[in-house]
Amino acid sequence: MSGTPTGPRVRCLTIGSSDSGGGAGIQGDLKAFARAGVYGSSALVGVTAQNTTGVTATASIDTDMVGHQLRAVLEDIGTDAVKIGTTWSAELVWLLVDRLVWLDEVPVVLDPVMISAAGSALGGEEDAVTAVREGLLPLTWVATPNPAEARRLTRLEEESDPRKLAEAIVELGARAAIITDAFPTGAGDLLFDGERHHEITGPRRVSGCDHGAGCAHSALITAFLAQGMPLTRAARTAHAAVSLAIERGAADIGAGRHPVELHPVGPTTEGPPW
Ligand SMILES: Nc1ncnc2c1ncn2[C@@H]1O[C@H](COP(=O)(O)OP(=O)(O)OP(=O)(O)O)[C@@H](O)[C@H]1O
Ligand SMILES: Cc1ncc(CO)c(N)n1
Repeated sequence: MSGTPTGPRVRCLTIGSSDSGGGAGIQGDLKAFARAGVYGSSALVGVTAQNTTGVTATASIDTDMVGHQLRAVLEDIGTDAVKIGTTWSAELVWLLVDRLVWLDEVPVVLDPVMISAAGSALGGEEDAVTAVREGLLPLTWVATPNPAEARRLTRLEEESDPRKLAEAIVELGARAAIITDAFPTGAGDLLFDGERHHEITGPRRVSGCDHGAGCAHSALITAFLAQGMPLTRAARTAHAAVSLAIERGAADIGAGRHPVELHPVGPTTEGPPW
Protein backbone atom coordinates (compact mmCIF):
# COMPACT_ATOMS: atom_id res chain seq x y z
CA MET A 1 0.00 0.00 0.00
CA SER A 2 1.50 3.38 -0.89
CA GLY A 3 1.92 6.21 1.63
CA THR A 4 0.87 9.18 -0.51
CA PRO A 5 -0.08 9.08 -4.16
CA THR A 6 2.96 11.09 -5.34
CA GLY A 7 5.71 11.35 -2.66
CA PRO A 8 7.90 8.64 -1.19
CA ARG A 9 6.31 5.90 0.91
CA VAL A 10 5.70 6.96 4.52
CA ARG A 11 7.17 4.57 7.12
CA CYS A 12 6.16 3.93 10.75
CA LEU A 13 7.81 1.76 13.39
CA THR A 14 5.87 0.27 16.28
CA ILE A 15 7.70 -0.94 19.41
CA GLY A 16 5.39 -3.17 21.43
CA SER A 17 4.13 -6.66 22.18
CA SER A 18 2.25 -9.35 20.31
CA ASP A 19 -1.45 -9.93 21.05
CA SER A 20 -2.09 -13.52 19.97
CA GLY A 21 -5.76 -12.62 19.48
CA GLY A 22 -4.78 -10.15 16.76
CA GLY A 23 -6.83 -7.19 18.01
CA ALA A 24 -4.35 -5.03 19.94
CA GLY A 25 -0.58 -4.69 20.37
CA ILE A 26 1.74 -5.09 17.40
CA GLN A 27 -0.93 -6.77 15.30
CA GLY A 28 -3.43 -3.97 15.92
CA ASP A 29 -0.77 -1.33 15.21
CA LEU A 30 0.27 -2.88 11.89
CA LYS A 31 -3.37 -3.11 10.80
CA ALA A 32 -3.88 0.56 11.75
CA PHE A 33 -0.74 1.56 9.82
CA ALA A 34 -2.06 -0.29 6.76
CA ARG A 35 -5.47 1.38 7.12
CA ALA A 36 -3.73 4.77 7.23
CA GLY A 37 -1.72 3.93 4.11
CA VAL A 38 1.76 3.85 5.65
CA TYR A 39 4.43 1.12 5.58
CA GLY A 40 4.70 -0.56 8.99
CA SER A 41 7.73 -2.14 10.67
CA SER A 42 7.96 -3.49 14.21
CA ALA A 43 10.28 -4.25 17.09
CA LEU A 44 8.76 -6.90 19.33
CA VAL A 45 9.45 -6.35 23.05
CA GLY A 46 7.11 -8.97 24.47
CA VAL A 47 4.58 -11.68 23.73
CA THR A 48 1.15 -12.12 25.29
CA ALA A 49 -1.12 -15.16 25.23
CA GLN A 50 -4.28 -13.13 24.89
CA ASN A 51 -7.77 -13.22 23.46
CA THR A 52 -10.88 -11.07 23.80
CA THR A 53 -11.45 -12.25 27.38
CA GLY A 54 -8.00 -11.41 28.77
CA VAL A 55 -4.31 -12.21 29.02
CA THR A 56 -3.26 -15.66 30.31
CA ALA A 57 0.54 -15.43 29.99
CA THR A 58 3.22 -12.88 29.15
CA ALA A 59 6.90 -13.02 28.30
CA SER A 60 9.29 -10.19 27.57
CA ILE A 61 11.87 -10.37 24.80
CA ASP A 62 15.54 -10.22 25.72
CA THR A 63 16.73 -6.59 25.61
CA ASP A 64 19.65 -7.44 23.28
CA MET A 65 17.16 -8.90 20.81
CA VAL A 66 15.12 -5.71 20.96
CA GLY A 67 18.29 -3.77 20.18
CA HIS A 68 19.00 -6.01 17.18
CA GLN A 69 15.48 -5.45 15.83
CA LEU A 70 15.76 -1.68 16.18
CA ARG A 71 19.12 -1.67 14.43
CA ALA A 72 17.84 -3.89 11.61
CA VAL A 73 14.85 -1.63 10.96
CA LEU A 74 16.52 1.75 11.42
CA GLU A 75 19.76 0.99 9.50
CA ASP A 76 17.97 -0.22 6.39
CA ILE A 77 14.34 0.89 6.28
CA GLY A 78 14.30 3.97 8.50
CA THR A 79 11.14 5.51 9.86
CA ASP A 80 9.11 8.73 9.72
CA ALA A 81 7.51 8.18 13.15
CA VAL A 82 7.72 5.78 16.07
CA LYS A 83 5.01 4.39 18.34
CA ILE A 84 5.84 2.82 21.71
CA GLY A 85 3.33 0.60 23.53
CA THR A 86 4.13 -1.92 26.28
CA THR A 87 7.23 -1.04 28.32
CA TRP A 88 7.87 -4.09 30.48
CA SER A 89 11.03 -3.13 32.38
CA ALA A 90 13.33 -0.25 33.22
CA GLU A 91 16.13 -1.99 31.29
CA LEU A 92 13.97 -2.07 28.16
CA VAL A 93 12.90 1.57 28.57
CA TRP A 94 16.49 2.80 28.92
CA LEU A 95 17.51 0.83 25.82
CA LEU A 96 14.71 2.56 23.89
CA VAL A 97 15.84 5.93 25.22
CA ASP A 98 19.44 5.20 24.11
CA ARG A 99 18.29 4.39 20.58
CA LEU A 100 15.51 6.92 20.07
CA VAL A 101 17.54 9.89 21.25
CA TRP A 102 19.44 9.66 17.94
CA LEU A 103 16.31 10.03 15.82
CA ASP A 104 16.26 13.66 14.79
CA GLU A 105 12.86 15.34 14.38
CA VAL A 106 11.04 12.00 14.12
CA PRO A 107 7.69 12.08 15.96
CA VAL A 108 7.56 9.69 18.93
CA VAL A 109 4.10 8.65 20.16
CA LEU A 110 3.97 6.98 23.58
CA ASP A 111 0.89 4.92 24.46
CA PRO A 112 1.81 3.89 28.00
CA VAL A 113 0.05 0.52 28.18
CA MET A 114 -0.32 -0.87 31.71
CA ILE A 115 -3.64 -2.69 31.59
CA SER A 116 -5.65 -4.25 28.75
CA ALA A 117 -9.26 -3.37 27.88
CA ALA A 118 -10.31 -6.63 29.57
CA GLY A 119 -8.46 -5.60 32.75
CA SER A 120 -5.27 -7.68 32.53
CA ALA A 121 -1.95 -6.26 33.75
CA LEU A 122 0.58 -5.50 31.00
CA GLY A 123 3.79 -4.26 32.60
CA GLY A 124 3.56 -1.17 34.76
CA GLU A 125 6.09 -2.19 37.44
CA GLU A 126 7.21 0.83 39.46
CA ASP A 127 10.80 0.95 38.15
CA ALA A 128 9.57 0.75 34.55
CA VAL A 129 7.13 3.60 35.20
CA THR A 130 9.96 5.67 36.71
CA ALA A 131 12.11 5.03 33.62
CA VAL A 132 9.23 6.09 31.36
CA ARG A 133 8.82 9.31 33.39
CA GLU A 134 12.51 10.15 33.47
CA GLY A 135 13.73 8.80 30.14
CA LEU A 136 10.93 8.40 27.61
CA LEU A 137 8.59 11.31 28.33
CA PRO A 138 11.27 13.89 27.49
CA LEU A 139 11.61 12.27 24.02
CA THR A 140 7.87 12.00 23.49
CA TRP A 141 6.00 14.21 21.03
CA VAL A 142 2.61 13.06 22.27
CA ALA A 143 1.65 10.67 25.07
CA THR A 144 -1.79 9.02 24.88
CA PRO A 145 -2.64 7.53 28.30
CA ASN A 146 -6.15 6.83 29.55
CA PRO A 147 -6.94 8.52 32.90
CA ALA A 148 -5.72 5.56 35.01
CA GLU A 149 -2.42 5.38 33.09
CA ALA A 150 -2.03 9.17 33.34
CA ARG A 151 -2.48 9.00 37.13
CA ARG A 152 0.20 6.28 37.36
CA LEU A 153 2.63 8.21 35.17
CA THR A 154 2.22 11.53 36.97
CA ARG A 155 1.82 9.99 40.45
CA LEU A 156 -1.25 12.21 40.86
CA GLU A 157 -3.26 9.22 42.10
CA GLU A 158 -6.23 11.34 43.26
CA GLU A 159 -6.45 13.66 40.23
CA SER A 160 -9.62 13.35 38.15
CA ASP A 161 -9.30 16.51 36.02
CA PRO A 162 -7.91 15.44 32.60
CA ARG A 163 -6.57 18.98 32.03
CA LYS A 164 -4.38 18.77 35.14
CA LEU A 165 -3.18 15.27 34.18
CA ALA A 166 -2.28 16.37 30.64
CA GLU A 167 -0.45 19.46 31.93
CA ALA A 168 1.51 17.31 34.40
CA ILE A 169 2.63 14.98 31.58
CA VAL A 170 3.86 17.97 29.58
CA GLU A 171 5.67 19.25 32.68
CA LEU A 172 7.46 15.88 32.80
CA GLY A 173 8.84 16.58 29.32
CA ALA A 174 6.37 15.39 26.67
CA ARG A 175 5.55 18.00 24.02
CA ALA A 176 1.83 17.17 24.21
CA ALA A 177 -0.59 14.77 25.89
CA ILE A 178 -3.94 13.26 24.96
CA ILE A 179 -5.95 11.80 27.83
CA THR A 180 -8.20 9.22 26.14
CA ASP A 181 -11.78 8.56 27.21
CA ALA A 182 -11.34 11.60 29.44
CA PHE A 183 -14.91 12.66 30.16
CA PRO A 184 -17.53 11.13 32.45
CA THR A 185 -20.33 11.62 29.90
CA GLY A 186 -20.25 10.95 26.14
CA ALA A 187 -16.93 9.84 24.71
CA GLY A 188 -13.85 11.79 23.85
CA ASP A 189 -10.33 12.85 24.55
CA LEU A 190 -8.57 15.86 26.03
CA LEU A 191 -5.56 17.13 24.05
CA PHE A 192 -3.12 19.56 25.67
CA ASP A 193 -0.68 20.76 22.98
CA GLY A 194 1.65 22.48 25.44
CA GLU A 195 -0.26 25.76 25.19
CA ARG A 196 -3.95 25.10 24.71
CA HIS A 197 -6.48 22.48 25.69
CA HIS A 198 -8.68 20.93 22.98
CA GLU A 199 -11.75 18.84 23.80
CA ILE A 200 -12.34 16.13 21.22
CA THR A 201 -15.82 14.79 21.75
CA GLY A 202 -18.26 12.46 20.04
CA PRO A 203 -20.99 9.92 20.72
CA ARG A 204 -20.32 7.03 23.11
CA ARG A 205 -20.48 3.67 21.26
CA VAL A 206 -21.88 0.65 23.07
CA SER A 207 -21.08 -2.13 20.61
CA GLY A 208 -18.89 -4.18 22.99
CA CYS A 209 -16.09 -3.97 20.37
CA ASP A 210 -13.33 -1.93 22.04
CA HIS A 211 -10.45 -4.42 22.24
CA GLY A 212 -7.50 -2.64 20.61
CA ALA A 213 -9.15 0.81 20.64
CA GLY A 214 -6.21 2.45 22.40
CA CYS A 215 -3.62 0.79 20.15
CA ALA A 216 -5.51 1.75 16.99
CA HIS A 217 -5.86 5.33 18.25
CA SER A 218 -2.16 5.86 19.01
CA ALA A 219 -1.02 3.99 15.87
CA LEU A 220 -3.25 6.20 13.69
CA ILE A 221 -1.84 9.33 15.34
CA THR A 222 1.67 7.99 14.63
CA ALA A 223 0.80 7.44 10.97
CA PHE A 224 -0.85 10.85 10.63
CA LEU A 225 2.12 12.68 12.20
CA ALA A 226 4.44 10.75 9.87
CA GLN A 227 2.29 11.99 6.97
CA GLY A 228 2.74 15.57 8.18
CA MET A 229 -0.73 16.14 9.62
CA PRO A 230 -0.91 18.75 12.43
CA LEU A 231 -1.42 17.22 15.89
CA THR A 232 -4.90 18.63 16.56
CA ARG A 233 -6.22 17.29 13.27
CA ALA A 234 -4.44 13.96 13.83
CA ALA A 235 -6.04 13.64 17.27
CA ARG A 236 -9.53 14.47 15.98
CA THR A 237 -9.26 12.17 12.97
CA ALA A 238 -7.91 9.28 15.06
CA HIS A 239 -10.70 9.61 17.63
CA ALA A 240 -13.40 9.74 14.93
CA ALA A 241 -11.91 6.74 13.12
CA VAL A 242 -11.59 4.65 16.29
CA SER A 243 -15.08 5.60 17.44
CA LEU A 244 -16.39 4.29 14.12
CA ALA A 245 -14.15 1.22 14.46
CA ILE A 246 -15.82 0.47 17.81
CA GLU A 247 -19.29 1.00 16.34
CA ARG A 248 -18.54 -1.25 13.34
CA GLY A 249 -16.34 -3.62 15.34
CA ALA A 250 -15.66 -7.33 14.82
CA ALA A 251 -18.61 -8.48 16.97
CA ASP A 252 -18.32 -12.06 15.65
CA ILE A 253 -14.72 -12.43 16.92
CA GLY A 254 -14.33 -13.88 20.42
CA ALA A 255 -16.67 -14.05 23.39
CA GLY A 256 -15.29 -11.10 25.41
CA ARG A 257 -14.43 -7.51 24.45
CA HIS A 258 -14.56 -7.90 20.66
CA PRO A 259 -11.85 -6.24 18.52
CA VAL A 260 -12.27 -2.90 16.80
CA GLU A 261 -12.49 -2.91 13.01
CA LEU A 262 -10.80 0.09 11.38
CA HIS A 263 -11.69 1.33 7.93
CA PRO A 264 -9.27 3.12 5.58
CA VAL A 265 -8.53 6.61 6.89
CA GLY A 266 -6.04 9.41 6.28
CA PRO A 267 -5.22 12.69 4.58
CA THR A 268 -6.26 11.28 1.22
CA THR A 269 -9.61 9.93 2.46
CA GLU A 270 -12.42 11.77 0.67
CA GLY A 271 -14.31 13.38 3.55
CA PRO A 272 -14.95 11.53 6.81
CA PRO A 273 -17.56 8.75 6.53
CA TRP A 274 -18.67 9.34 10.15
N1 LIG B 1 -17.25 3.65 23.92
C1 LIG B 1 -16.56 4.49 23.14
N2 LIG B 1 -17.18 5.21 22.17
C2 LIG B 1 -16.48 6.06 21.38
N3 LIG B 1 -15.14 6.23 21.46
C3 LIG B 1 -14.46 5.54 22.42
C4 LIG B 1 -15.12 4.64 23.30
N4 LIG B 1 -14.20 4.07 24.13
C5 LIG B 1 -13.00 4.60 23.77
N5 LIG B 1 -13.16 5.47 22.74
C6 LIG B 1 -12.11 6.21 22.04
O1 LIG B 1 -11.13 5.25 21.64
C7 LIG B 1 -9.82 5.84 21.69
C8 LIG B 1 -8.94 4.96 22.60
O2 LIG B 1 -9.26 5.25 23.93
P1 LIG B 1 -9.23 4.21 25.15
O3 LIG B 1 -9.40 5.04 26.38
O4 LIG B 1 -10.17 3.10 24.89
O5 LIG B 1 -7.74 3.71 25.08
P2 LIG B 1 -7.08 2.66 26.08
O6 LIG B 1 -7.77 2.65 27.39
O7 LIG B 1 -5.63 2.95 26.04
O8 LIG B 1 -7.46 1.35 25.29
P3 LIG B 1 -6.75 -0.09 25.29
O9 LIG B 1 -6.85 -0.60 26.69
O10 LIG B 1 -7.57 -0.85 24.27
O11 LIG B 1 -5.35 0.14 24.82
C9 LIG B 1 -10.03 7.27 22.19
O12 LIG B 1 -10.12 8.16 21.10
C10 LIG B 1 -11.38 7.19 22.94
O13 LIG B 1 -12.06 8.43 22.99
C1 LIG C 1 0.12 -6.72 23.57
C2 LIG C 1 -0.86 -5.67 23.94
N1 LIG C 1 -0.50 -4.39 23.85
C3 LIG C 1 -1.38 -3.41 24.16
C4 LIG C 1 -2.65 -3.74 24.61
C5 LIG C 1 -3.59 -2.62 25.02
O1 LIG C 1 -4.84 -2.78 24.66
C6 LIG C 1 -3.00 -5.10 24.69
N2 LIG C 1 -4.24 -5.49 25.11
N3 LIG C 1 -2.09 -6.04 24.36
